[in-house]
Amino acid sequence: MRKPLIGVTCCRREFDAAPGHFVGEKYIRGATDGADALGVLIPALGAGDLDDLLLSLDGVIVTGSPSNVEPRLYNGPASAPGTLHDPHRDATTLPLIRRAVQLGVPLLGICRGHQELNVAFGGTLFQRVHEVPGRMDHREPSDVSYDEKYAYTAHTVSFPEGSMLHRLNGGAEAWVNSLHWQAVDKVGEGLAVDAVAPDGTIEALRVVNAPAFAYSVQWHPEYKVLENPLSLALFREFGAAARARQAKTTSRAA
Ligand SMILES: N[C@@H](CCC(=O)NCCCC(=O)O)C(=O)O
Repeated sequence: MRKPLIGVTCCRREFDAAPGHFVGEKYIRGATDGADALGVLIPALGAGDLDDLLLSLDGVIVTGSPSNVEPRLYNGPASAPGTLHDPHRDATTLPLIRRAVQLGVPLLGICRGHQELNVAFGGTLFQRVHEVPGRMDHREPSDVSYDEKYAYTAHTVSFPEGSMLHRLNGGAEAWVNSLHWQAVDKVGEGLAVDAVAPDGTIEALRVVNAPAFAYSVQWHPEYKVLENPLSLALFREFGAAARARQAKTTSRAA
């Protein structure tokens, strides 16, 4: 049997004034090394041919990105001037998430992808969680190297008893990195909270009645996925779901 095919969402950026589609290699490595699958890029071209795309895939990773989901998509107040948005990505990922879950294509959202899962299901976001009374600063440390930002374990997260993350972690608490300004505020319809930070920030979501794996995390398990046991266990579990999806669709086609 071939390896499962995992789509990895891209951001749209201008390269020399021409649009291009971009994703960090660590997310592709999450698919290849972490999930033991093949990784292919999903350009931010909008929702056209969504079903054809999803019928060709065995899993989807909705990646992190420095840009913010446009607040009009969750009836939030306008972003502060200078905030980076990516409307092409929003127009791609939000329908993609909803349809992937409906079709039972395994889905893993990471950082912006976690925030997008919440918005796709009608939830809202804090735009600057560090300015919300009682919340910690979840932004990355400044003036340090790229590796130091991602390797820095900023805070713990706790997992509910009986949850997948509790099982994969072998316990209720893990240390995670943290590189975000926004955070989940109101939880979307049909989503359950599967991890919280000590300040109550929602760090993992699950689609409750999803026919397949449908999770998101606010931290970055894709960073050096092979070196962190929980990150690897999460991607392995996602890969197993992608293999199960592939087996099901292959047997249906035969
Ligand atoms: N803009 C949002 C999302 C943060 C996020 O996804 N950061 C990832 C940055 C680049 C990467 O590692 O892919 C926020 O700040 O909350």
